Amino acid sequence: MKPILDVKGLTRIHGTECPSCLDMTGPEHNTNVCPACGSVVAAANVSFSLQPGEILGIMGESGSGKSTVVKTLYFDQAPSRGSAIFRDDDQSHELFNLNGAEQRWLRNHRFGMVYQNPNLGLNFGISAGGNIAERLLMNDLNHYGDIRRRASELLTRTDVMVSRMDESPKQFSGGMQQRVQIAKALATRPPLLYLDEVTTGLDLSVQARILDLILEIQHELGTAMIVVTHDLGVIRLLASRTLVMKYGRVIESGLTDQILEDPQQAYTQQLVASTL
Ligand SMILES: Nc1ncnc2c1ncn2[C@@H]1O[C@H](COP(=O)(O)OP(=O)(O)OP(=O)(O)O)[C@@H](O)[C@H]1O
Repeated sequence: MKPILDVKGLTRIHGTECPSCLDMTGPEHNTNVCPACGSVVAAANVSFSLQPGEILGIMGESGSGKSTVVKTLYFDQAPSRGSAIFRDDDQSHELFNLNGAEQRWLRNHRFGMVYQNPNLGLNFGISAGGNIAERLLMNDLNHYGDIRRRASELLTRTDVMVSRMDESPKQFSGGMQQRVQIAKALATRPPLLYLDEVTTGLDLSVQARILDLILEIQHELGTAMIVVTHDLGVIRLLASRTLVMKYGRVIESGLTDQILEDPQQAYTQQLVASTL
């Protein structure tokens, strides 16, 4: 089976960029800030592939570049360079060569994103059902009754009480807001979902329910996912393969079980040891 996503050499540098940026940053220099020009190397030469239906984890401490990877793939940020091929049915899209309209189409129809901060993924000015309806309307579902039925189905699927669908998600708990974000992201049945620290800051029991929901969705819908987290427990539960990032670089990658049982890099060994 061909990967649904092939990322090669993804690099994102904030600042003017100079010839030293890549040589003088990274784990061996203990910084992602270029000492010559002050640019921030958020991600450098990140490469990986993702199979249809697979969950790939991206792990690393704060500032290591995890979010940068998914933000560029979801078109929240432009990369400085690199390529990303998204295979959808029989079509291949080179994500970083698309024009704005093509990017918006993929974002609205074929990708889903769940952010750590529900403010970024939800419109608090409208109801929970309205948030889902927005996405359904983009997918040419425009009959009021059909939209309401589908929104109810999605909220039921994600364990949000349908009786609250006309309330603003602002009034919901953090866990409920995340579940509405997931319902919204799933509205278009996207083959690829990005999850950026979706359980960070939630109570452990709430986290566990959301992680279970994510696994159920993967099993039922066969959705491929990239899960960004600093939490090894999340990686252990969800991801079959994992990338470990530090100072914008991928320092270790492979099967999650192998990485957790026999980490090769000192940094990963420390991360694993700290959670034992
Ligand atoms: N707009 C920006 N301008 C300058 N630097 C930025 C900008 N956005 C991100 N960065 C820097 O890029 C680096 C990578 O950020 P990124 O958000 O990808 O890290 P992360 O691993 O996801 O961390 P966190 O979990 O804290 O979000 C960080 O050093 C961050 O400060």
